[in-house]
Amino acid sequence: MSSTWFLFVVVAVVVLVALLVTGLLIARRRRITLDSRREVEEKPKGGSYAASGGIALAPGGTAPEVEHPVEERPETDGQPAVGDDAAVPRDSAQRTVRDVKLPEAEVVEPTPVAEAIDPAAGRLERLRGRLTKSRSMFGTSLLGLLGAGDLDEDSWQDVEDTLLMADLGAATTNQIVERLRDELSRRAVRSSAEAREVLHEVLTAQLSTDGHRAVRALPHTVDGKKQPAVVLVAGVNGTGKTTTTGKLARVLVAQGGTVLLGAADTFRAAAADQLQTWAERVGAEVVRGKEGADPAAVAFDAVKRGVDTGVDAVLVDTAGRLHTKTGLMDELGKVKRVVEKQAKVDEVLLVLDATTGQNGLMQARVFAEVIDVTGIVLTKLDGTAKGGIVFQVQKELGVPVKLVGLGEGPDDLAPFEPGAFVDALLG
Ligand SMILES: Nc1nc2c(ncn2[C@@H]2O[C@H](COP(=O)(O)OP(=O)(O)OP(=O)(O)O)[C@@H](O)[C@H]2O)c(=O)[nH]1
Repeated sequence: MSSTWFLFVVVAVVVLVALLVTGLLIARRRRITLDSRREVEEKPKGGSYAASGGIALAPGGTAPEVEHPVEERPETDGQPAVGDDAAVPRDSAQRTVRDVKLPEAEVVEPTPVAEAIDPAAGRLERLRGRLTKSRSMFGTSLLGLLGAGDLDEDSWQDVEDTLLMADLGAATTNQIVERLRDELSRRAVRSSAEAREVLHEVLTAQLSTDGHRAVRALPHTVDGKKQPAVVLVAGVNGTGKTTTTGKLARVLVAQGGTVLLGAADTFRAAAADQLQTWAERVGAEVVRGKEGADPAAVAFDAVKRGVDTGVDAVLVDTAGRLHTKTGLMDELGKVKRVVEKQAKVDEVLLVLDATTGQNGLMQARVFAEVIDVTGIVLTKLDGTAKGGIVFQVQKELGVPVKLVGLGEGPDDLAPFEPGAFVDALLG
C-alpha cells in the first residue's frame, strides 16, 4: 500500500515539474514574434498589433495588392506626379536609363555578431520620451484647450490652428475638429480627464488603416523551396534609408533571422561603406557594386545571392533620389523590375523624414506611383514638433506607417501602433 502511495507521489511530482517547464517554455516563446508559420493576427482596424509585442513580422509572398486611394487625396492638387519635374519643363529632354554591362558585384562575407541588440518588444514605450517636441504641441496645447470646459469659436479656432501647426493638414484637421465637437457635446464632457479620453479616441481612430503593419521580412516557400523575403528601401536623400536598413537588420538578427544586405546605392561609395558597417555589427553578408555601377544589377545580385545562400531576408538599400527627377525615379522602377526577375519584392518601404512635413507627402505620392510602396517608415520623429505628418501620410497613400525612427542610435527603430503613439503624444 505504502509503495503505491510512493509511486503516486512520484508520478504527481513528475507531472507538476513537466507542466512547470512547459509553461516556462511557452512564456519564453511568446516573447519572440519571429515564426514563419504563424501569420500575423487579424485584428480590428488600426491596431493590427501591440507595440509592446515588438516589431511584427510576416512572411513574404503574401502581400496584398496595394490600392492607392487616388480620389481621397484632397490636398495634393497641382503637386508633381511621375513624369513631372519641378524645375524642368515637361517637354524638355530627360535623362534616360542606360543598360550597361557591369562586372560582378562584390560579396562581403559576414563577420560574427559582436554586439548585444536591444529587444524589439516595448520599444515604442521605451522611446516615448523622444516625442517630447510633438507632445508639447498635442499634449500641452490641445489638452489645455479642450480640458478648459465649454469652448467658444475662438477656442475651436485655436484647436484647429494647433492641429495645422503640427502638420495634420487641412482635411484631416477638419475631420478631427468635427468629431471632437460631436463627441464632446454628445458625451457632455466636463473634466479634463474625459476630454483626454475623447481626444485619444478621435486621434487613434484617425490613424486606423485596413493595411497590416507587420513588416514582410520573413522567408516563405515557393515551389517547395525556401525563398527569402525581399525588402526594398527607398526615399529621397538623407531621409534615413541606410540607417533604417541597418536598424531593421538588427531586429531580424536579434530574432534569430539571417539577413543579407544589398548596397544598391552606388552613387556614393560611402553609402555602401556605411551599410557594410551596419552589416558587420550584426554579422550579415553584404553585396555591393563598384561606385557608379548599375544599382539594378547590384540589387539583382544581392537577391540572387540571398536565394542561393538561403538567408531569411534580403534588405536592399537604394540611393536617395529626388522625387522630382524623372530619370532617377525611372531608375528606381527599373531596380524593382529587375529584382523581380529573380524574386518577388515582398515589402517596399518608403522612408520619409518627419521633419520635412508636407514635402514628405509629395515624395510619398510620387514614390508610390513608381514602386507600389507597401509600408512607410517615418524617421526623425524625435527631432520634430510636426509628428502630425503621420496622420496625413497614411490617408494620402492608403499605406500603413509600419515603423518609426526615434533617434540615431542603432536600436532607435520602433513599431508604429496608433494607440501607443497617441498615448505618447498626449503624455
Ligand atoms: N534623429 C534622428 N536621426 C536619424 C534617424 N534616422 C536616421 N537619422 C540620421 O539621418 C542622417 C541620414 O541618415 P542615412 O541613413 O545616411 O540617410 P540615407 O537616406 O541613407 O541618405 P542617402 O543615402 O544620402 O540618401 C544620419 O545622420 C542618421 O543618423 C532618426 O530616426 N532620428
